[in-house]
Amino acid sequence: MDKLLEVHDLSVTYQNVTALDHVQLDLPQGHRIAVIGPNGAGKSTLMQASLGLIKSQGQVKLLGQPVDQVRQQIAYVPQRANVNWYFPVTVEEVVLMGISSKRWGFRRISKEARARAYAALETMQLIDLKNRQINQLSGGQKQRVFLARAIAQDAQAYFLDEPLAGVDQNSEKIIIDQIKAFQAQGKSSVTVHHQLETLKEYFDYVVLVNKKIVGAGPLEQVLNQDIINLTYTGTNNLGLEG
Ligand SMILES: Nc1ncnc2c1ncn2[C@@H]1O[C@H](COP(=O)(O)OP(=O)(O)OP(=O)(O)O)[C@@H](O)[C@H]1O
Repeated sequence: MDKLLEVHDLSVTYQNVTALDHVQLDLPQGHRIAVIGPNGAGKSTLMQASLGLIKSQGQVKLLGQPVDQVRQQIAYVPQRANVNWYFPVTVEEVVLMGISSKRWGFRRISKEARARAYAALETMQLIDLKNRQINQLSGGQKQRVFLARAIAQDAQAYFLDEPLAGVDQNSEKIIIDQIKAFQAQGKSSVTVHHQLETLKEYFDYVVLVNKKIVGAGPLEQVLNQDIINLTYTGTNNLGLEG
């Protein structure tokens, strides 16, 4: 099976904090993958290091290649909290910025790219808000703007860092429907997720992280209370450390 991600001996240290400790991970293509683990477990760090966005030790391949070779095929949506929402741009401009290449420049967007941006805004139910400044949006609307920008990129794989954090129910449904649509189109998604109760409904593959990979695989095979306890508390129901 073709691989989405191959991580070998990946470690990340911030000043004196070890966020990831010699991580090994292989992920297949074509799934709706959830990354779960307690606060500070290294989920965002794993995503960013896998995409070559932060300094790390170890080897990473995406879609069978070094990250720099496949950047065009990867879309990344960071945590909403890490975006400067006071930057004065409209919803439409944010989506267009995501797909304007240096060749076109921001003011010369091809017709085809503009059509893709509009289609993505329609899909995210944002077309009526396209001229609104992004700082005037709700949390769920902001998240959908960044997902629209990722959709317009027409990538092969989507990496989403906590897209459901603090969003309203309507936005949550729109975002999950899109994650399912990516899979129906033969694309892959990796989502940092915090709600254990919706895991089975939303995802079909899971990665459990706590500085190392505690478990990874098809959700039905891997997920049980023991492995959840081991990930979140460091012990299973026998009180043994894993
Ligand atoms: N830029 C940074 N500088 C210093 N320490 C950092 C930095 N980014 C993350 N850390 C630390 O690294 C560890 C892992 O952080 P990370 O954000 O990857 O975890 P997470 O699982 O995504 O957490 P959360 O669920 O709270 O978002 C934490 O201890 C965090 O405090």
